[in-house]
Amino acid sequence: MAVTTGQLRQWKQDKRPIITLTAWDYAIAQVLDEAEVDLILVGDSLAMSILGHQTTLPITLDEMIHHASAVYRGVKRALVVCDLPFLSYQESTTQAIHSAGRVLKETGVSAVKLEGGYPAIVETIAQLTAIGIPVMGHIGLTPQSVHRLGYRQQGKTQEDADRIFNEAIALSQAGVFSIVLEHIPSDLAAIITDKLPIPTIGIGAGNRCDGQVLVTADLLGLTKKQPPFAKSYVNLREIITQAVHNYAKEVQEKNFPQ
Ligand SMILES: Nc1nc(=O)c2c([nH]1)NC[C@@H]1CN(c3ccc(C(=O)N[C@@H](CCC(=O)O)C(=O)O)cc3)CN21
Ligand SMILES: CC(C)C(=O)C(=O)O
Ligand SMILES: [Mg+2]
Repeated sequence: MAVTTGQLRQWKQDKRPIITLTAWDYAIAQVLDEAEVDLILVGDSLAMSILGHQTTLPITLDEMIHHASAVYRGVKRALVVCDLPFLSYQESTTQAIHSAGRVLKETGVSAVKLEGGYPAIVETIAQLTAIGIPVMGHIGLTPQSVHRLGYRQQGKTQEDADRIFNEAIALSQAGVFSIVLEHIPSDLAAIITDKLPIPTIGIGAGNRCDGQVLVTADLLGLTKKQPPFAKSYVNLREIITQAVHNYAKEVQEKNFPQ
């Protein structure tokens, strides 16, 4: 059965953790979906982990659409969400509707994620949800603001924590179906999670969120540099290197093909 936003909300009530991972192409998406990942995010972090950029800022809406289309073709069960990239939605509500509309029309995915909880973005998100586009929020560390925030943990001072809490409430009222909480103190994430009727998905936000998300390239050990909160469950760099060496050896020794 396909996962819906309503299902995610039910899982929050049932205290059944929501398993989320990122994906960037058909093959990875198919594997994750068959492993019963609930929510698959076409994250703009692919700009860094897959395309080799220094930040997430350079990736374009056309590139995100290209990746999201491939991911969608690999998925049968999971809910698929696509990040709107830097400057494809911040200019105006009209721009956001146009970009989100293109993602839904051209890829098949069912929802978009926008970074930020400041008043203008809350207004834009309210407009998107009003016209029937499911939106996921993303607050705390928002990597598209790297030049202002760096990659430091957010919400450390009481003032900052209060602001993030209020952003979470505002986004929920604007109709988001879920919110990513990135790199904030565990206690703050727990307070937000308890207050909101919608599920929180944490990354570097402690274990009291309604679900967790990890960049799949980090989980697989494909990235050379990882955030302090990421975890690798396998070292694919090592495994791939070994396989390539085995292949090279057999070719050199004329043992492949037989
Ligand atoms: N592979 C990958 N995994 C991610 O989780 C991820 C990306 N890429 N790209 C987009 C953002 C960037 N993220 C990051 C990257 C680095 C830190 C990090 O190193 N933080 C340190 C130092 C911060 C500093 O002072 O610059 C920390 O201690 O918080 C955190 C989050 C999370 N996201
Ligand atoms: C880490 C998740 C939340 C993300 O936004 C991304 O991968 O781009
Ligand atoms: Mg992102």
